[in-house]
Amino acid sequence: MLRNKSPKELINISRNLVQPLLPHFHKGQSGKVTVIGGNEDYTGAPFFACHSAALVGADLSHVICERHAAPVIKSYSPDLMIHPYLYDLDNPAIKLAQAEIDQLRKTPLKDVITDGALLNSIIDDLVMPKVKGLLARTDIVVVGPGFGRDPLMMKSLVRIIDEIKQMDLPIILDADSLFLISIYPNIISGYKKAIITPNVVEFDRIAKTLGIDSSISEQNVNTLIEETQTMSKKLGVTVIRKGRQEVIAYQDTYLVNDFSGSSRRVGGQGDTLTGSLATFVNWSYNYLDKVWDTKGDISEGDAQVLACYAACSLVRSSAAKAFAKHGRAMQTTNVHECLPTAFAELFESNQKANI
Ligand SMILES: NC(=O)C1=CN([C@@H]2O[C@H](COP(=O)(O)OP(=O)(O)OC[C@H]3O[C@@H](n4cnc5c(N)ncnc54)[C@H](OP(=O)(O)O)[C@@H]3O)[C@@H](O)[C@H]2O)[C@@H](O)CC1
Ligand SMILES: Nc1ncnc2c1ncn2[C@@H]1O[C@H](COP(=O)(O)OP(=O)(O)OP(=O)(O)O)[C@@H](O)[C@H]1O
Repeated sequence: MLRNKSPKELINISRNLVQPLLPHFHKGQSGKVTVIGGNEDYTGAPFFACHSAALVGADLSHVICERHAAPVIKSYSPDLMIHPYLYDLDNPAIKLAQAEIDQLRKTPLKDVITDGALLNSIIDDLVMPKVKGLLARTDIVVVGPGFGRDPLMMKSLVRIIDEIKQMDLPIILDADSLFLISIYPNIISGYKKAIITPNVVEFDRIAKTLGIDSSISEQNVNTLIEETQTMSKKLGVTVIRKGRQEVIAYQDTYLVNDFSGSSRRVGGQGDTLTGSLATFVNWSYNYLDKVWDTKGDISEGDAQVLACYAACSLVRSSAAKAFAKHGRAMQTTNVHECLPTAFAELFESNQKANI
């Protein structure tokens, strides 16, 4: 159904996925999103992901982060709910001897995450009870923005992703969780409700692990599509390959997004994308569940890819607007300022999208 459609037609079809604001809906029905990420070094990334999910339309937006990052992220906005449930190896509460910590830091990360019996007991005691409680009240999860690579954090991430799969929740993986996939692809392989959003470097890293021929240099679009489809088939997940031309693929279904976007490559725009995706993809599940009087006949196979296309278009449109206004000074916060206007133009104006 999606093949050979113009960008304008795709946006017009994707309008059917936008959950309407109906008087009988209660708080939470438009989306409960949880972003898992944020450490001492990176607090902006989880904020951008969580904030964009809220700006696009999620009712409740949470972040689960490492304990030191929480007060910082909380200080950015009172609209978001920030939970300091994660621990890194520097945290005194974990009560490991210095020699054990030193040994863990020297051990290859792959061994830590596939064995890590010592860390499992810490994670069972301190991390999982609280994380499970929040996941039970969540529709969709984003993992990875600003997560870092600390061994205890990474082992916690593996346990959390396993839990998300057991709960059958949709999951979007970005940034450090893509590094995890590059060393341990089994963590996600075959999970249909997963979407990965690699940038050029992250794609190349995962491709190497999976034995896919790829290059980070500029390529023609057919090669980009072919490689992205191969990755989707090998992992059994949806792949959004970011870059000048964004390729979205699930098995044989694919779309290419070449909305112009911004000429500024400022950090954080990928985080904005993951949050926007969370809200749109959750709405696509609600569409299939007929949570409202839905229009159109978007199939299960097409809904997720179309939701991804809608979110990618929205972020690029917002970036274009922010760049037009701020030029070289453009920051990711400016992209967020433009999300509401871009959303209204693409998905809500009475005129059909003018692209
Ligand atoms: N405000 C915050 O808190 C933010 C925090 N963030 C968080 O930071 C953490 C680490 O993320 P990251 O961005 O440093 O890692 P990654 O994307 O692998 O880049 C590393 C290097 O790869 C290269 N490179 C990248 N893209 C390329 C391309 N298209 N084409 C070619 N090369 C490319 C480039 O290397 P260079 O070419 O400069 O040597 C780049 O410097 C992670 O947790 C993330 O969530 C971010 O979300 C930003 C906002
Ligand atoms: N050359 C380009 N032209 C237009 N848009 C681009 C280009 N490269 C990336 N983008 C867009 O910028 C956004 C972020 O992509 P990017 O490759 O910077 O991700 P990232 O490195 O994961 O971001 P982050 O800094 O959040 O970690 C996406 O919407 C992507 O489509």
